[in-house]
Amino acid sequence: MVKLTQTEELVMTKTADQILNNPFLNKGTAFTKAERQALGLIGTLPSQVQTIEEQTTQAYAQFQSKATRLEKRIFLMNLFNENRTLFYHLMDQHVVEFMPIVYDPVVADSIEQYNELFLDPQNAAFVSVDAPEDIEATLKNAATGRDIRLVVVTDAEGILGMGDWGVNGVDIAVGKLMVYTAAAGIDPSQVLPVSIDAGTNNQKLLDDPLYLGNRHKRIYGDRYYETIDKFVAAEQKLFPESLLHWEDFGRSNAQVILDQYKDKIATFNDDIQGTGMVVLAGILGALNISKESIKDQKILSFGAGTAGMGIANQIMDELMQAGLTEAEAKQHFYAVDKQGLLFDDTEDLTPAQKAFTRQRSEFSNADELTNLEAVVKAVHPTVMIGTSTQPGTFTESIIKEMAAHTDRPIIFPLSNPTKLAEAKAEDLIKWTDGRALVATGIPADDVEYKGVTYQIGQGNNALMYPGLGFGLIAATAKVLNAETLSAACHALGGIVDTSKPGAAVLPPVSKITEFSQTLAEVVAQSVIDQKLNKEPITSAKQAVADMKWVPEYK
Ligand SMILES: NC(=O)c1ccc[n+]([C@@H]2O[C@H](COP(=O)([O-])OP(=O)(O)OC[C@H]3O[C@@H](n4cnc5c(N)ncnc54)[C@H](O)[C@@H]3O)[C@@H](O)[C@H]2O)c1
Ligand SMILES: O=C(O)C[C@H](O)C(=O)O
Ligand SMILES: [Mn+2]
Repeated sequence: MVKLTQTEELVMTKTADQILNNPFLNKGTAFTKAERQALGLIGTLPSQVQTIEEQTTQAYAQFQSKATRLEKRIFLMNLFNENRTLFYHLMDQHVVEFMPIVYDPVVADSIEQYNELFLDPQNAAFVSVDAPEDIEATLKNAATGRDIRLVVVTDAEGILGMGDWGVNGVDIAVGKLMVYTAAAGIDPSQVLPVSIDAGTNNQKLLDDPLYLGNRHKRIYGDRYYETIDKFVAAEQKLFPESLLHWEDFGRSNAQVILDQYKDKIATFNDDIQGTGMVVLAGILGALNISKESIKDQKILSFGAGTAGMGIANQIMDELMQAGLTEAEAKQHFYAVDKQGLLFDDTEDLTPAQKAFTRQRSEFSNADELTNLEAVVKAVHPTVMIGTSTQPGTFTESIIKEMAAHTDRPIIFPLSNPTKLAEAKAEDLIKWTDGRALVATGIPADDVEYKGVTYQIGQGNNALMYPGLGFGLIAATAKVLNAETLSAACHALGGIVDTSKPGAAVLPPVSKITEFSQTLAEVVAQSVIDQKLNKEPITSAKQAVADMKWVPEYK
């Protein structure tokens, strides 16, 4: 007798509706006659058998017929809910066009309208701070027996730069996972998006009769951390082979949670570490163009929160690897937040900010350094990174002042979504007469200026986390450490042809599947070199190739 695989056995025991309504199993009109016979699907579908290519062409035509980006997204999410293989087959062919729809920036609109648009929980797990006793059952039920290798969890206190969105934020976990599969090839049946519903301080949601989450203020402190701890314990117990990715937690919790678990399990925080990686990779790309050294840069972080301090720490590591002492490296940073330039005596510093403060005695006008313009005048930064959530704050006069003191200013306005960006790429190129080396958080069109086409890199952690995560999972990593992060930051070097005028500082999203694979291999190799793999692995390249899922019907 032929031995059936676990999936085949699972499928054989299901009824027609259980197969057709299961996005991991459904092939729709592509079920062959033989499959229809074997699975009890005879007569449940129109008689024509379609190929996946025919289905893809038809689905793309429907996608194109939608008038707005939000309608396009709703169509794609319905397809995703019905047939995941077909969805990813289609996305594979249109990754540049689909990324902004399924991910940032249109994911932001879907989060804001989650309650009005709700149709399907999209196989997410909804953990509630009010029912800690249900956490294990919640994860188990949502996983439906699948072999989960990757969990993206959010409590949605800091969704992009839009603040607190309660249970609505689950869409960012779903969106991040869509990018993982499209970019790196994680099997979509092996992932689990998780919402930790700790309440919300968004009064608009609390007052909305349609709001679907816990209708109370956000819980902080012991009760919150107990929920997180129970969640991590259940997650590790049920999915011991999994990687745990944290997304869009609030400033007061993100680093605390990361520090609690980073040396114990395979985990990372995307806003801290993923963003740190993409910014360092972008700076290295920019320095490749300007032929300058990182040791000669003065780095100004505008918005010294979760992402801003994650970035500073990643660059700090790089400077120390380049031979600087910690004290010397620290001299390269200027952290600016609501209070202005952060000094060691500034009130309300976060623990992460304390490592990057300056002394008032360094400046003759320290008391005046309470806004970005004054700080730029006093410091003359060569690199300026925006993670402030404050739109339009990189003004023409600030940028011109910066550009007056450096040949190739490196300027990355990274706040998302579109409406929160500190500046537009086009303006930065014009204000600096084409000298700025720019990356933006959301996709930006090429800029034509004085006969040169400037390509704008997308300084979004989506360029990094799929390859990073996939490499860690493929290598069965026990933990993620600084050495692996650093190796990953350098992995993108050489992919962009920096000799071309107007070259981007980061590789284009059109190449995301290629460079995610490179990244995954570099990450897996680093894990193996440090003997941080749980299972024996001989070849990093092979381990990555073996894990890769392709969107074809099995
Ligand atoms: N492009 C990317 O890959 C990427 C990654 C992570 C975060 N981000 C973006 O960065 C922004 C911040 O995200 P976060 O997770 O760090 O949030 P956060 O809340 O932890 O940090 C935001 C910081 O900005 C500060 N801020 C607010 N108003 C300010 C002002 N007027 N002047 C100076 N600073 C001010 C806040 O005090 C806070 O410290 C968001 O818009 C987010 O979308 C982008
Ligand atoms: O989600 C994004 O687009 C990037 C980043 O994680 C963010 O929070 O803005
Ligand atoms: Mn984020």
